[in-house]
Amino acid sequence: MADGDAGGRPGEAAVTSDPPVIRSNVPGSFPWGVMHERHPALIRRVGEATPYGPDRRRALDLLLAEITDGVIRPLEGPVHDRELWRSWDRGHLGRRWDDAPFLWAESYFYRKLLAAVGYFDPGPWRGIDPFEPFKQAELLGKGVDEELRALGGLSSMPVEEQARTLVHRALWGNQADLGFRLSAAGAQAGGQVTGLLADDGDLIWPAVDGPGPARVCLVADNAGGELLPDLALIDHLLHTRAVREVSLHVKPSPYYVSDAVPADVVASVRRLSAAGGAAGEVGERLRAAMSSGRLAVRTHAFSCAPLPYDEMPGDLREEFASATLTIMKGDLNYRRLVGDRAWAPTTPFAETVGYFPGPVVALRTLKSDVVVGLGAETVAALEADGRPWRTSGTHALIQARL
Ligand SMILES: O=P(O)(O)OC[C@@]1(O)O[C@H](CO)[C@@H](O)[C@@H]1O
Repeated sequence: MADGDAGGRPGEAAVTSDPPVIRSNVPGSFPWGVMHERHPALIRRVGEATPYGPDRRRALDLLLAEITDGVIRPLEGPVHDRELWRSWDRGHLGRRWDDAPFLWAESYFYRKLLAAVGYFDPGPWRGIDPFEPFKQAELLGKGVDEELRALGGLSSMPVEEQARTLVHRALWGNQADLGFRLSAAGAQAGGQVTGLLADDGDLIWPAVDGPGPARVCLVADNAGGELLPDLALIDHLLHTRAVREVSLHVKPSPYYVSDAVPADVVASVRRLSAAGGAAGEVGERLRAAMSSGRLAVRTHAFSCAPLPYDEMPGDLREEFASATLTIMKGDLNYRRLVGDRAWAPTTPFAETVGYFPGPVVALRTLKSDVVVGLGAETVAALEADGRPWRTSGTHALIQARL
């Protein structure tokens, strides 16, 4: 199957009734806007944020030209991940960007952006995160101060309320990733519609507190304002709950603008420790947990793959299969979890994640078209309202399959 258009999940019987994958070839659609507005704006911002020399600037210009009216070109030179990308290609190289699945094209765009800025090449720009200036500005910003201060209020709450608060902070931390803020709608976002569109939040704790020592995987999304509450939640799991071990999955290399990489975990733990007070205690406990191995940071190559999780490799499958619970953060992870398809929003969540090898919960604010697991009345009310509820980041959900 070229790109899973008609189902055909690896390792499973073909599901011919699956809806079509989302592409960016409809002018005016959300994915079209990402490819034609958000990505060119991002190339410009990256060029402004770091003093790259003429070679890198030329490479950025070429990438801009390629995504504007060219076809998808292979990576050039002796790159370390050529074979990986060959294995992830589904026949899209050489085709128009807009005709590839949105998920695939977006992911490959970020890989090509890293190529343009020389992120993997020998030389001065190797390992320089092109998004670091944006991430750092956020980590040092006022919003984060507030987030850290709020941790002080937790100790006076009953444990169940602490848990609920921490889950909600981690959930809403996903609201405004930095890529999302590159679009006009995203830049203005910030409102929250407090009632969740789906709320399986109460299912989380019985799953985690069950008999036997728990191991939780948290598949992180953005750095800064999202990773800090994620870390506070992890601290709660390790310190207040009887969770033996947490695996924190972050991206092996910069991705989707603000996605967390290991350096962002280190920066966030430092930020927590430096804040003093309750946040400082969280930071110190996390540092100790990292030293002892109770908190392990993982970077699997598949975390930057342009494919849904139903195509995950065996070692990652085993990692999730052996976890008591996997917490999937954010919009992109949601798209990859349920499949980036034009699902009817009332499709049961459990139906779309049947392949997932262990208990899983998604914490996600809605910033793309994909959504499943909603009640028919909820959908009718959202549609009647007329505002772009699927992509504005104002709505959120917690969905579990245990
Ligand atoms: O995964 P995240 O950070 O929650 O969201 C990533 C995101 O902004 O990127 C895509 C568009 O670029 C959208 O699917 C989604 O809104």
